[in-house]
Amino acid sequence: MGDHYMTQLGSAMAGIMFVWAIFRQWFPEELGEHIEKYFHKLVSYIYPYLQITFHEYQGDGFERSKAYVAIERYLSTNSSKRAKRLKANVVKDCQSVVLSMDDHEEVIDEFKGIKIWWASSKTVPQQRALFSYRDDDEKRFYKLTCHRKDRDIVTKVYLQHVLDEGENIAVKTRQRKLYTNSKSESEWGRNRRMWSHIVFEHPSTFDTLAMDPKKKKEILNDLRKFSKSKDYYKKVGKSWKRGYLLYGPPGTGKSSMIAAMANLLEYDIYDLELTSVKDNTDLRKLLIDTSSKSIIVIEDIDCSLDLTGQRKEKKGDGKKDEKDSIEKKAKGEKDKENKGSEVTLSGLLNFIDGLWSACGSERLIVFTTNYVEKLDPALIRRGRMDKHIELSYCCFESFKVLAKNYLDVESHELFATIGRLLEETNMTPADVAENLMPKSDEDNADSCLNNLIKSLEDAKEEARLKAIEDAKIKAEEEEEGKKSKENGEIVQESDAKVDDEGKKDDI
Ligand SMILES: Nc1ncnc2c1ncn2[C@@H]1O[C@H](COP(=O)(O)OP(=O)(O)OP(=O)(O)O)[C@@H](O)[C@H]1O
Ligand SMILES: [Mg+2]
Repeated sequence: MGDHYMTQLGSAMAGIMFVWAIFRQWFPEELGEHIEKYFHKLVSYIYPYLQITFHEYQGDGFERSKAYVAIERYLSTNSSKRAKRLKANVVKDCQSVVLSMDDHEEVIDEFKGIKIWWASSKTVPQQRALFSYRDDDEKRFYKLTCHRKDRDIVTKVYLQHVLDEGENIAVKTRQRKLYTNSKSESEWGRNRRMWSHIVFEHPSTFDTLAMDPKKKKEILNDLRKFSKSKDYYKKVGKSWKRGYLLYGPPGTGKSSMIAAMANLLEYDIYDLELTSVKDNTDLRKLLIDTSSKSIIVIEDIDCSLDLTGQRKEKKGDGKKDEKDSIEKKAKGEKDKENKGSEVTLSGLLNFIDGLWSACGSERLIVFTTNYVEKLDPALIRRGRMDKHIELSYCCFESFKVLAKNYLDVESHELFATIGRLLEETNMTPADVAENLMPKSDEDNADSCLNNLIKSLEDAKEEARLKAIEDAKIKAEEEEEGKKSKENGEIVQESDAKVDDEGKKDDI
């Protein structure tokens, strides 16, 4: 049976039903029922199809039906190539165009050898409602038609497949967001949200990230494995999250790497500013308010809070703490707010892997720091920060990535010199990148590479001078140290003498 015939037959049947509905009133009740019964039998004999409709708005809902939206997405990616007439919707906050089937357009989908017809259509109400919530009162719907014999597979498998696919497409095309918790005073209203956000558009990717290719590969594999390991985490009884600690000197690409991670996995980013979190309770609220498929970032964790200091104090003497807390209470509420954050180390540890951290799933927690040795070991033990990644000064391999990205050169006679200089000097990828960037229209690869060589030589000279200076200072300090030590010994000796004398006196 041709597809065309199928639809025509369908509308012919609908026509007959319509005529029947008008004439029915003139038949005696019983006869009417009889005729209807046989008519339905006849219909199912010559029209062996099943139809399912999906309306855009269900009942009184003001929200578009989820199924309708999913079907729309599914059909627009799977059928927009086949449909002849398309409708373009500009999605408001997305600034992108979504193509979908135009009204009364039909497409055929195939699933496991089964043919499924989809039609988009609308009903226009006879009378326009006086007060309409939507500007147009047309009711749109999708109609699915399939063969009766495929009923089970269509209703049980195919529809689920369509909904899942629609969901997947939504995840892929959604706009990712960058959230932050720092806010101005005026926003402390009643309905304030814990996080405010902007659209996340950072161009950094793992391709543009300059680092040792082996290390990069390892991190990429780690991330990909994580994003696919839902069942594994469930099996081993861990909540589905992973901690990364990125450390290294400023300008080595820690922030860039976080952006690259978000771009790779298509996650949202929550940039947590610890200093504007009031206390541990607020920290927990923030955590609960995050969605899955996200990266929670705490940058420069060593600077955010004096975490190590607080802990030592607690271990120290209890009396002092008690006194402190009484003083705090006396100062009153207002002062507390001005004082900034009262988040403690244990609050933060709980944030990372306490019971509450299990809400939501598929999350990365990333800390960055310039001084890894300053952090409390409890904070960065495996299980909390599962993977420690050191980003360090630019090596030759990193340089090659930068040269390719910034200048489009993959090899050059100056590369050898640069490689040697990079081994002798420490220069961050940020500085190398800056030197490689053309500063005027006349700049080309040669001049940029020469610029870099010059900077590297300068840096080397500077480092040499600094080393000499440092050595000098150290020598002086040692000298002084020796002197004071000698003095100390003398003092001690004289003390001893006094002591002896004292004893003599006693005797
Ligand atoms: N490894 C890298 N690959 C590519 N570009 C880099 C790399 N490291 C630094 N850059 C460049 O330098 C700039 C600064 O890097 P980034 O902000 O990632 O450094 P950071 O390690 O986060 O520094 P900080 O510790 O000060 O926060 C970036 O905009 C990027 O262009
Ligand atoms: Mg940074």
